[in-house]
Amino acid sequence: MAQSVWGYDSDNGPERWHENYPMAKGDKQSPIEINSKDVRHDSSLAPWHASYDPGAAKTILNNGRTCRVVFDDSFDRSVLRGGPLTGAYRLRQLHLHWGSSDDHGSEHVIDGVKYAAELHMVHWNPKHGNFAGALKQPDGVAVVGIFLKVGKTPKPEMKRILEEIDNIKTKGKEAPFQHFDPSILFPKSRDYWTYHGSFTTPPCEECITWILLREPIEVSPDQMAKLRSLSKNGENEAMNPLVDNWRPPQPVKGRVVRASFK
Ligand SMILES: NS(=O)(=O)c1ccc(NCc2ccco2)cc1
Ligand SMILES: [Zn+2]
Repeated sequence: MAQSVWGYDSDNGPERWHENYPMAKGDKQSPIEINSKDVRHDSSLAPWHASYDPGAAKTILNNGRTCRVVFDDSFDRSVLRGGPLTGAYRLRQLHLHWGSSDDHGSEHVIDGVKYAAELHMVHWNPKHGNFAGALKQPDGVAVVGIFLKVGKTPKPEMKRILEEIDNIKTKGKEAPFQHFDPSILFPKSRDYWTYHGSFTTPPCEECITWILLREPIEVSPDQMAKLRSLSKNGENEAMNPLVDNWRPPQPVKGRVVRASFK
């Protein structure tokens, strides 16, 4: 059975997404490589603020491409404000991208550095009615990206997500995931880069204001191993490890990346 759906394998990976998702060849695609020499410090950039309700967390699932935590976004319950944004954006889900070893896995690359993983917190602008409407708008979606690096002082809060992994090992598995405030994952520094881009997966719509945090958070080697123990396959299918679910950097095409810091 030919794999009609997109993925990260040689026959359905990033180089072929454009066949079914033409936006993948757009000129505002994500991720990108950020080179500090090309970044513009913008002193007018405001600080960003997240006010999340831990009660909004609902479930955690393995969709065969990532591990995703889903939140109640039926009203302004968990919102992101400030930074480059106008108005409050509702938190809808968070997920991760990671590598098959610690030396790669992030989607954005900073001055040539690839991190072991990258966590995305996806928010949408309720002025566009719903998520489907928001992804058709240039100011529709805001994603906070947090880099994960392997170190000796892992963030205890990552534990919560990784403890659930055993319950969602295979594609399609979902488990309750409640009373979770994702802001505990934020690093100390609020410094960020921001630029306009796209979903890093199909449909690759160019609707995202990216807010990438400069300071990575630390995870332990066995926390990374835990993430890599997820499977792309369903319960009774041949084992196919869920690793390297990252898109390589795309052409910047003249876009300017701004920094909130000097
Ligand atoms: N990696 S990411 O943060 O750019 C990202 C975030 C959200 C989606 N959602 C996928 C989607 C779009 C329309 C329906 O479902 C895809 C990718
Ligand atoms: Zn993502």
